[in-house]
Amino acid sequence: MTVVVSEPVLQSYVEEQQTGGDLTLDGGFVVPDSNAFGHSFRDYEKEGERKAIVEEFYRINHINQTYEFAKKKKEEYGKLDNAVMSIWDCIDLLNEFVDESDPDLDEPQIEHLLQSAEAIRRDYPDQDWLHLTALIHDLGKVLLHPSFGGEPQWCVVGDTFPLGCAFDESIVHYQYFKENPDYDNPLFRTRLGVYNENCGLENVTISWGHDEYMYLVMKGNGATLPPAAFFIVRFHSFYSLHRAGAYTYLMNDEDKDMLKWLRVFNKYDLYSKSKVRIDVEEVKPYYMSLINKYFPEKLRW
Ligand SMILES: O[C@H]1[C@H](O)[C@@H](O)[C@H](O)[C@@H](O)[C@H]1O
Ligand SMILES: [Fe+2]
Ligand SMILES: [Fe+2]
Repeated sequence: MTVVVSEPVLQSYVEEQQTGGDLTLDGGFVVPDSNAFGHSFRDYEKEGERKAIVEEFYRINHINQTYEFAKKKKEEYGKLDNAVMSIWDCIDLLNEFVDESDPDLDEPQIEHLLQSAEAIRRDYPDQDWLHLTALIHDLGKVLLHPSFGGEPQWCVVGDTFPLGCAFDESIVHYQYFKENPDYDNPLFRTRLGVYNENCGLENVTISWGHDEYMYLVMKGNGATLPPAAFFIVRFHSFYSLHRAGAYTYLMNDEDKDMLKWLRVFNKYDLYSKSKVRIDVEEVKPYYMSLINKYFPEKLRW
């Protein structure tokens, strides 16, 4: 299937926002000081009700995510032969899941999708593709659902990282990689591992989870969103890159361009997490119009 890309959307926005050559990344959103539990966001060391759950999640995740495993899963799920359903059917399926890797949110996923989409919509009213990207960015978590074999949380959620090269110390709970079979593999334990300098993220095997899966769903079903939307969905959990600045030597020029959009998006993905409820029925017609614009009615999953 061909992916139709609408470059002009991105281009015109970039031009508008350019001030002296730099992208204005601040859409006006005020970043809150603390999360719903009164802690700083992404504080993995802070004692609290979520700490043990999250840490255990990353222990299992870091031990089991190997280069071979990620490649195998990508091939398996890339066939998109698990279900045929609409985007909204998938949103409904996510209603029952709470993400064990998340120190900032213990609400069902539908709340997070709507919160992030509504927050970005307020600040970027004319970029409808960004609103839709926020709404769908975590739909890959549907892998947790029994109709997809009920995959365990460790291979669906959490931050992602490259495999086939050395694990970077900026990755959350890095210490647990020591038990990963790839950790001591001489082929994988160097800075570049199996990759070449600036080979492009496209060519890097990232730990398997909801990002890569949803990217495959978008691509395989011919979503007409701009390239930045594909990049955001695919790498939004790659915090060691977009937050800590690690692994930049794997990026090519196109990746560097796209990273600006990922950073815009990340602010809304992370800091919109709260206990504020959005009225689904009120906003659904708007999001349905975007889904109809950029996706086929039924998708293969
Ligand atoms: O715990 C969260 C959650 O799983 C998100 O969906 C993912 O994108 C983040 O990277 C992760 O930190
Ligand atoms: Fe996510
Ligand atoms: Fe998210």
